[in-house]
Amino acid sequence: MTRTLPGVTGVLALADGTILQGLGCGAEGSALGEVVFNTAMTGYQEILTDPSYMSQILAFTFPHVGNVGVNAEDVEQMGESAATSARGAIFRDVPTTPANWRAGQSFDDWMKSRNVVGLAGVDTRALTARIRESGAPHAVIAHAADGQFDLDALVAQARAWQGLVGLDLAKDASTLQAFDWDQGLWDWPEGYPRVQAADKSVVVIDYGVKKNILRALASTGAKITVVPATTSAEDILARKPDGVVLSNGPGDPAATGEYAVPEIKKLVASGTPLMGICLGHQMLALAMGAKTVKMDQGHHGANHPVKDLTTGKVEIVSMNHGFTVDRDSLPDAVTETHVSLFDGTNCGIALKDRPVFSVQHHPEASPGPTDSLYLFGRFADLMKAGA
Ligand SMILES: NC(=O)CC[C@H](N)C(=O)O
Repeated sequence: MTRTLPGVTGVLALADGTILQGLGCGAEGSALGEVVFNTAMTGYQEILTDPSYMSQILAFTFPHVGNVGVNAEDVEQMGESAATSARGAIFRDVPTTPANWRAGQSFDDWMKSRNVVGLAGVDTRALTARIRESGAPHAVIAHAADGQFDLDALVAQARAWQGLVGLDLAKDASTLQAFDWDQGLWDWPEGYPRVQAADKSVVVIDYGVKKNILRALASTGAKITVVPATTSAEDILARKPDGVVLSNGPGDPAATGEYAVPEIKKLVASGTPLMGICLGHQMLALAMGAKTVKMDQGHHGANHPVKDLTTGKVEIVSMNHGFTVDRDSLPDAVTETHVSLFDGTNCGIALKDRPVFSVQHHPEASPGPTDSLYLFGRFADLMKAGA
C-alpha cells in the first residue's frame, strides 16, 4: 500500500524488512541491487561511472560527496561508461551547490541525467557497520519527491531478487562492436594525449572495461583494439596481437563460463602474452581450473594495501570487487603474485610456463593511487620479450 512519509523523500528498503529513511536526490524512481560501501574520499564521478558497479547500490563512507560538482572533462573523458554502472547512491550529507572552478554541473543534476537514484541524510556509518557484520544486503533504493512509497512492495522486490551470484552482466556491459583506441593517460597541462602507436598491438576483451585501462595501455605505445566480450579466441588470434587484455567488469565471473572461460583457455594455450584485471583476473583463474567465491562485503575503495610477492613491495591500490579467487584452489601451474594486506585474499597470479598474469586490483586507478601502474610496464615487457 502506498503511503506518504512526512518529510521523507528517499528510502532504502532492505530484503530483511529494514527501511532507512532520508532525503531523495538525483533521479526519481527506484533501483534494485546489492548495497556495497566504498571508502574512497575522492573520485565520485569515476566511481559512479565504473561499469563493474552494475546491479549495485553504492554507499559512500565519506560524508561529503558532490561538493565540487561535476566537470565535463572528467565525465566525458574519465567517466568510465555512460549506460551501465551503479544505479543508486547513498550519502551521509545532502550534496551541496558546487563550489569549484571546474564544475560545469551540479552533482544532483548529473545524477538525474544519468538516472542515478540518490538517498542522502542516512547514517552511513551504521549502514557500513551492518554490511561489515552481515554482508552486502539486497535492497531497493527509491526517491519520490511527493514522499509516497509502497514500502512493502519495495521490500518484496528486494527479497525476490536473485542477487549477483550466478548473474552474468559482462555481456551486457560490453561493446557490441570492435573499435580502436589511441587516447593516453591524462597529463598536465596537455590533458589526454593522442598516442602514436608503435610496433605492438593489444586486443582488449571488453567485459565492461574502464576507459583508464585503455589509456594506460595506449600510453605504453601499443595500438589498442577493443573487442566484444563474446569474441572467439580464433577471431582474436586472427588479429595477430602481441598481447591480449581481459578487462574488469560487473557480475559473477563464474557465470561467464560458456562464452568467456573456454576462449581464455585457448588464448593461454596460444602462448600470447596476456594480462587480466579484476573480472579478467577472476576469469583467468577459472580458466586455469581455480575457483571463485562471493565475498561477504567485498573490497571497494582507493587505499587498500596489496603486497607484490615477487618484489616484496607494498602498493596502495584502488579496489572494486565482490568476488574473489579462492587461493587454495590455485593449481600448480599458477603462482600467487599479490595478496591483500587487509584480509589475505588473493590479489594476483602468474603462470609458471606462460607470459600470463593478472591482478584483482585496479592498476589504472581512476580513481585512486597509481602505485600499480608499473603492471602495464610489466605487460609491455612480456610483449617485448615475445617479439
Ligand atoms: N571490478 C571488477 O572487475 C569486478 C569483478 C567482479 N564483478 C566482482 O565483483 O568481483
